[in-house]
Amino acid sequence: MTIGRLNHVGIATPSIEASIALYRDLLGATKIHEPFDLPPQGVRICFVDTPNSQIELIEPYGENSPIHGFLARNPAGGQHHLCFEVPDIHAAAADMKAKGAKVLGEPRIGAHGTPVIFVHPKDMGGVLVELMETPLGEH
Ligand SMILES: CC[C@@H](C(=O)O)C(=O)SCCNC(=O)CCNC(=O)[C@H](O)C(C)(C)COP(=O)(O)OP(=O)(O)OC[C@H]1O[C@@H](n2cnc3c(N)ncnc32)[C@H](O)[C@@H]1OP(=O)(O)O
Ligand SMILES: [Co+2]
Repeated sequence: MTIGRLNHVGIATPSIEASIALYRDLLGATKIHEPFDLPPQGVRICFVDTPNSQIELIEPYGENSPIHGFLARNPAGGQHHLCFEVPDIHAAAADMKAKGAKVLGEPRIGAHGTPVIFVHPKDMGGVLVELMETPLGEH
């Protein structure tokens, strides 16, 4: 597997609305997408475009959201994960496992409608890494 484009930086927040105001009013973000819920993944999402990538604001959705723990440790929110593009998610998952990294669960449909996996932060120097299947040439 070869690391691909940085698709987005995931930012956990207790309030997507409050975070939108920061990126819009403090940083001058001009393209802020409509927030939407992703119940199977336990998150509410809002993408903020930057010229070469996106910020993915994520708020917990439901009792079992995987980000409750993070927000309990970081009540104001913070940098949560990095997402890189890969051409084939199954090949990427197999490669990660072959190299001894812990892949969290099976590939599942992410916020861009393509399958994603997560590699445990313990195997990536303290950084939660998401890999997202992106057909070559598509962004
Ligand atoms: C589906 C939408 C998708 C997209 O398409 O873009 C998304 O991005 S949704 C994003 C939210 N979903 C996920 O993050 C799914 C994968 N994450 C998980 O399964 C869990 O968050 C976790 C990584 C297993 C952590 O679980 P948690 O309960 O918060 O903590 P633990 O106690 O298990 O933590 C163990 C260890 O890891 C450290 N940790 C936890 N989260 C992070 C993080 N985001 N970045 C860095 N380190 C993290 C935590 O501090 C613990 O460290 P120690 O205390 O040193 O053991
Ligand atoms: Co993400």
